[in-house]
Amino acid sequence: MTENLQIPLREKNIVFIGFMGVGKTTIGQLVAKKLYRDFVDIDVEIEKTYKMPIPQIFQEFGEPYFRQIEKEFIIDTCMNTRLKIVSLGGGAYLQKEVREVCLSHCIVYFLDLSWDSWKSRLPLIIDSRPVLKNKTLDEIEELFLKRLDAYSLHNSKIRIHDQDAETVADHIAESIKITWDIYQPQD
Ligand SMILES: Nc1ncnc2c1ncn2[C@@H]1O[C@H](COP(=O)(O)OP(=O)(O)O)[C@@H](O)[C@H]1O
Ligand SMILES: O=C(O)C1=C[C@@H](OP(=O)(O)O)[C@@H](O)[C@H](O)C1
Ligand SMILES: [Mg+2]
Repeated sequence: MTENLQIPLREKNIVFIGFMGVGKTTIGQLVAKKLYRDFVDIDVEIEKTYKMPIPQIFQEFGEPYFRQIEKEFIIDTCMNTRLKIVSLGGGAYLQKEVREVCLSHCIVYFLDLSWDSWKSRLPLIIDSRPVLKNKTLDEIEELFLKRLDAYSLHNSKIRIHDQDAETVADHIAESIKITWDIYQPQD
């Protein structure tokens, strides 16, 4: 899918990608507020449509089904909406069509957290991420490293050290505003 040059930069959705637990949902919400934009969390949209939490969707329909609906929701959002801040689920970007539609229609921000820092997030998410179920720490690290190839296809990367979510969101909002001013100055 080629770059969609018809969408003015300032109107492009901004999409957050990165491993589960890095803060896409939390930081996406904060950035949306700072930029006066609507926030869309793909997982939340799916849960609203299916009236059940993601782990239950995995349980009842299986992961392949979840991946298919996740892809459909993302393609629809990227193709048919503008001006939004969008947080994907951590596995969505592994699908080629998801990468293509995000890179051709949106600005893709990769939230990059080191494995060592990420381990402190594990207790916070272990009960709500079915992909982590029954995996050893080594297996999770393997998944973490394996997904970096897909995440490397982005427009911008934010390396998160140990800053709180608000600080990271401030940094991202400022960098987006600078990008807009450079590439599409307001008259
Ligand atoms: N910068 C941060 N510092 C510390 N905890 C964070 C930070 N960002 C998010 N969290 C916490 O990590 C957990 C996962 O955050 P979430 O936004 O759901 O990540 P994702 O959407 O990438 O899976 C939540 O408990 C959240 O409060
Ligand atoms: O990494 C993954 O495969 C997943 C990440 C989750 O979203 P978050 O990245 O917001 O936790 C959610 O989509 C589902 O549990 C699958
Ligand atoms: Mg999330």
